[in-house]
Amino acid sequence: MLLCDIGNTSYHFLDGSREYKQDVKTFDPSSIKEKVYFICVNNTLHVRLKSLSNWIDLSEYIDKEKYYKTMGIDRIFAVESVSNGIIIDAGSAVTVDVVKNDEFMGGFIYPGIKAMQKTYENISPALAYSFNFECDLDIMPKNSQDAISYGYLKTLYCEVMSHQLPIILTGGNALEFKKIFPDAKIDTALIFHAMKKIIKENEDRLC
Ligand SMILES: Nc1ncnc2c1ncn2[C@@H]1O[C@H](COP(=O)(O)OP(=O)(O)O)[C@@H](O)[C@H]1O
Ligand SMILES: CC(C)(COP(=O)(O)O)[C@@H](O)C(=O)NCCC(=O)O
Ligand SMILES: [K+]
Repeated sequence: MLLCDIGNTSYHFLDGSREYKQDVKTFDPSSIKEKVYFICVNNTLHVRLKSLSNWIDLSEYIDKEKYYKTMGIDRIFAVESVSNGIIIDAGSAVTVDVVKNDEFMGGFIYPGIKAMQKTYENISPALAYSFNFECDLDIMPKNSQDAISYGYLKTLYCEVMSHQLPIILTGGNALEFKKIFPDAKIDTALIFHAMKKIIKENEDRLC
């Protein structure tokens, strides 16, 4: 079975147990001939996929009553995959969602690594650094790279830790964030758990 989670950077495929990614800018979805179950946050792509009959949109099968109208479908499926914890999906944006005893408590959206590094660089070339994920967030920075790294990471770190919940990390930048959340569990296939659940619950209508 072929599943796909389409974000603003990647087509994230799960083919059986094999995970792989394609760039949204270059990949041609019509090159896939087999049935593929997907969710998509990218509206332009979403319109295009409607014309491909083998691309089946799972967002139509989720009970959206528990979520707000404009909530990203990737966040909804991540929340549906977790009973208790705080989910950090580190992709084009970093989304953070809190689930307690199967109830969605709310969440927030933070700039992704690439977007935020570009923001600093656009302010001044003096801020053109990649973030240092090894920087000690308990010490006030005394160099430019750590000054922007701390500026970006400390707020997110404090907010996430304040919930005192198990941390589940997913998304293309999960490994970087694992450095500041060492106790977090990484599950790059998190969203696919809910996709499989939805397919099973609707197999009479889907297969
Ligand atoms: N194979 C990969 N393809 C694309 N981005 C990757 C890959 N591996 C890691 N990354 C990092 O992950 C980020 C994209 O995360 P991802 O979760 O794929 O994005 P989204 O869900 O927003 O489409 C990129 O900005 C890049 O830094
Ligand atoms: C915040 C997102 C862009 C994250 O998507 P991604 O990083 O996977 O590209 C996506 O969840 C989205 O389009 N959300 C809509 C706004 C909201 O969730 O409130
Ligand atoms: K994502």
